Amino acid sequence: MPERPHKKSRIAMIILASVFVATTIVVFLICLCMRYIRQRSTEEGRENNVDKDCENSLLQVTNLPKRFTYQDLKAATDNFRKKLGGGGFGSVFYGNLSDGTKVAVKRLDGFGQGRKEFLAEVKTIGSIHHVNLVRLIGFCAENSHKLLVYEHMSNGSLDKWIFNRNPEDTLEWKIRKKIILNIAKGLAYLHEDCKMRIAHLDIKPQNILLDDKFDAKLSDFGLARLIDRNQSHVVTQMRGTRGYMAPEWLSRKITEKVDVYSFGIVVLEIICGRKNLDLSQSEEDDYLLLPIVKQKAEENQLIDLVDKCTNMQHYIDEAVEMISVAIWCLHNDPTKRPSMSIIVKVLEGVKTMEPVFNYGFLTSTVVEAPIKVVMVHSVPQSASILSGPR
Ligand SMILES: Nc1ncnc2c1ncn2[C@@H]1O[C@H](COP(=O)(O)OP(=O)(O)OP(=O)(O)O)[C@@H](O)[C@H]1O
Repeated sequence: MPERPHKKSRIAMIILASVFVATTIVVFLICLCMRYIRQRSTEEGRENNVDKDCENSLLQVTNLPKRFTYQDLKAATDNFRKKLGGGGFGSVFYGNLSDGTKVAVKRLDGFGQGRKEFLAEVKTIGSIHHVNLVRLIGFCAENSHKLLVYEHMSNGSLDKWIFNRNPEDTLEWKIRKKIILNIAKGLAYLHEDCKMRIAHLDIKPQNILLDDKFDAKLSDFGLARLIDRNQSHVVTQMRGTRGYMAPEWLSRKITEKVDVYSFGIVVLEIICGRKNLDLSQSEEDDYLLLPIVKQKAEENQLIDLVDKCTNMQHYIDEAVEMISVAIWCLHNDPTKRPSMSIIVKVLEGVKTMEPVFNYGFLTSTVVEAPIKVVMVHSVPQSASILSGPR
């Protein structure tokens, strides 16, 4: 009998302890929820600020391309049904505008970082036009939705035609020559015919698009940088793609001549039918094209580099001459590289090439691209970039 009160107090103790534990758990869960909600609202606030900055920035630009609503582009792409490809900042979808124009719609997936590229793209190619630059038809900037609308290029990007191709898809010599001339003309326009010099900074086969007639146009201006005509160079954070970057990127002091270097690499890749930096090969197994080019140039055997497919072997002399043009563009010293307008004249046969006898300048160093590309005030607020010839 005396055990009874003792038992009661034990039960009370257990109840008290359970209530205490349950309360602690509830308080802990409430704290977690509050922290999550606070974090979400800070992130949303930051996102909204970035969106507002983006909107303000766009308002200051005159000459903007057409502005679409998100609904317009959802309808044009049939709810983003047919994906054409994807890059570092988003996915690209096929679409049809209400007037029947075929378009490629790039939808940015990233936040913050991608918005800077979005702005750079709208401000750079939104206000300039050239047959060898992919046309930015319009854009959409609606809250967090950021989309770019380009003319559709039915033959996709050049890399698919020069690397990993089927034998029946090899490009014939005339087309390769035309593509090289188109790229040169697009770059000459950017560098020399706009009010400000525009350096693209990411020339590579993935950023060269081909239309139904295999005319080439430069695309992807998200990393482009404007350089004043009286500036000798600009100091900028490293950006670009491994295998295409000029050696002066190491000093961060660059000019539009970094595009001339990348152009030289692309020409070599088009003629040789392989990547400069081929990571599928082992280091001993010639994973870099440049040292082979240097060796063949010194042995006077550039002929060995030409793509072995039959249609190229019929035009071997012209192909070897084109390799020499590429080598000229790859000079370690940017001031010794030709301008793109000179290259255009050489390719059109209006001017002869300066002979290059000593190939010691050819470097085989691969400049490492940054893991995350950073943009620093690449495009001024006003649309001074302006269109049209000087
Ligand atoms: N205007 C277009 N017409 C047809 N296809 C396109 C067009 N723009 C892009 N594409 C396709 O979408 C792919 C991805 O393009 P995107 O510019 O997003 O990425 P990328 O250049 O390959 O990569 P990154 O932007 O990271 O350098 C291209 O390789 C191409 O196949």
